[in-house]
Amino acid sequence: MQRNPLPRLLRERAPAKINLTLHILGRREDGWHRLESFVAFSRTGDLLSFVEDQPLALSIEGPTAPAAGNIADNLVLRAARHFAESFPGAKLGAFHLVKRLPVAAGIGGGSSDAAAALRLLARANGVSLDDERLIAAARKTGADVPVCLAARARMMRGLGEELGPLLKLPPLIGLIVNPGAPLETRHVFARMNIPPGGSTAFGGHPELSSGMHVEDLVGALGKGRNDMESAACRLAPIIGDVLAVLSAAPGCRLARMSGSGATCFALFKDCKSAARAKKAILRAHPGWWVKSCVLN
Ligand SMILES: C[C@@](CO)(OP(=O)(O)O)[C@H](O)COP(=O)(O)OP(=O)(O)OC[C@H]1O[C@@H](n2ccc(N)nc2=O)[C@H](O)[C@@H]1O
Ligand SMILES: Nc1ncnc2c1ncn2[C@@H]1O[C@H](COP(=O)(O)OP(=O)(O)O)[C@@H](O)[C@H]1O
Repeated sequence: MQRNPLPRLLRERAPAKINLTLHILGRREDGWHRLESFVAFSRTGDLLSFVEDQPLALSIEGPTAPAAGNIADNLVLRAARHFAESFPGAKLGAFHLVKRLPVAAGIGGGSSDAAAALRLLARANGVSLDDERLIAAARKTGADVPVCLAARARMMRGLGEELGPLLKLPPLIGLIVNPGAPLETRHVFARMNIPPGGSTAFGGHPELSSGMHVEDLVGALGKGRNDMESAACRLAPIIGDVLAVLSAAPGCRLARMSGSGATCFALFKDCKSAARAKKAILRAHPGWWVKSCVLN
């Protein structure tokens, strides 16, 4: 008699997303904001595992699990439901999430978890990551989910659905710092107060390409901005403190907020100065979440 093989256990990392630039171009009549952002990823992140061929389920553990809200509303399950709509009859399964990233932090933890769920479901069902139905499920789950599917540096435009080619970056050595002030994305957009149909008068995005020398890349990034920074600082003034501490650290070349905040990143000239800054920041601000990273 032929026996069913044991269900497989599959694992995916859900890395933190960093908006190295975030230009808000305007607001559509339906209220959504048009943007242009250069996005990269850090290895720091959550971990999602999956046992295939089980009823759809999710369990969560980890230091930031309580902040992630109701399990039924979790973006992992939302992504899985959109996958099931796109692929009727597909194998589902039981997910387990180890949640480490700060929540409502501008680093797309929930979006990255959702994208990791879609990658796991794609692997279990032999679906390609380029499949339009998978990309549609990502879009329906959230604006940042499509860019988190490949989780590699690239430009994103529109609401996040227009993705540029994957870019090969020189090593960008940095720190990411969250001061523990959660900020909901929609509140920060609302605070920007752009009328529906309105455009912003800010300047264009710097040109970025694969294979740029690190000095040129950091120089180009320095000409960019995060247009959500001032609205986020008004809601959570501690962001100004984080940016001041990072900018003053010896060896810091660029300090900026990621996404709608409150997490900020800094790029350093080398690993040594980043490590020194990490130590000093943790000593002065033991409650802050501080991680070393190499962005790609
Ligand atoms: C701002 C960004 C930049 O990468 O990141 P985060 O700060 O959230 O990490 C993203 O655009 C966020 O993407 P994501 O977090 O997936 O947003 P969603 O859940 O789809 O939308 C949350 C809410 O933000 C507003 N929203 C979002 C994206 C956008 N382009 N325009 C908007 O106005 C909408 O009010 C929406 O209801
Ligand atoms: N897996 C998840 N991880 C984090 N937050 C989640 C998750 N699923 C749903 N959420 C909800 O999504 C919202 C945004 O969380 P998150 O993705 O961490 O924000 P951000 O993109 O600003 O870093 C939170 O209010 C949280 O309750």
